[in-house]
Amino acid sequence: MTKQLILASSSPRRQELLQQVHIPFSLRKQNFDESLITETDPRKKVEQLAWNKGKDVPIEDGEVILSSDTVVSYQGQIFEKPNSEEEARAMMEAMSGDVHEVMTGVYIRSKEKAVLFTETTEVEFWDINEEDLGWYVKTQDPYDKAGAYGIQSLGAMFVKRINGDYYTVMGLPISRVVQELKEFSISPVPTK
Ligand SMILES: Cc1cn([C@H]2C[C@H](O)[C@@H](COP(=O)(O)OP(=O)(O)OP(=O)(O)O)O2)c(=O)[nH]c1=O
Repeated sequence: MTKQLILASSSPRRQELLQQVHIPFSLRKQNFDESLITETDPRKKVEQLAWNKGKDVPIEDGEVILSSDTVVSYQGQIFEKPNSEEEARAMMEAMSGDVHEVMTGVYIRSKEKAVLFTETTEVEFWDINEEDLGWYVKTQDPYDKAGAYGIQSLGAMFVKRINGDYYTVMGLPISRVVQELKEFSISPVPTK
């Protein structure tokens, strides 16, 4: 039976990354309330969130559901999406000139089986000066992103180096996802 991938995510980045590797998918809404997860260990938290976002999404025979979550972890603190300019500023000030981790958890399930995994990438920031920080937090870039920056957008200017998969930072470790989806009989579609 042909398998059909269902993405349970409203993140435009996750949609773009599946398109980039030619994996067809359709979207299905998930409405999990992320504030219900109070776990303080970043890896456990990201896995609980990925799992909860996918576990109750309705599934039919032949369907494979993918859900995901991204958090930034810095010195024992977890940075999710900032709710205000002040929060965005505090996160970026904390991470300035230092190394933090970005973790993306992914949950893939069919009617027969499921897999849950996390990829981690280290990101080092340059020292961020007050002038750059002041105008950056007034742009839209920080506000729909864990840790208050987008490595794929304006936030790239703060990144000195990374160690790990770039796409983990962007919200979906796409090469690992392609590997794992093969176990669910889903592969990139060859182009003509
Ligand atoms: C650090 C970083 C995060 N992000 C994004 C990826 C995720 O979309 C977002 C973290 O929020 P998430 O809660 O992981 O995901 P989401 O709310 O965007 O989508 P959904 O729950 O429906 O799947 O931060 C970037 O786009 N670039 C970056 O550099």
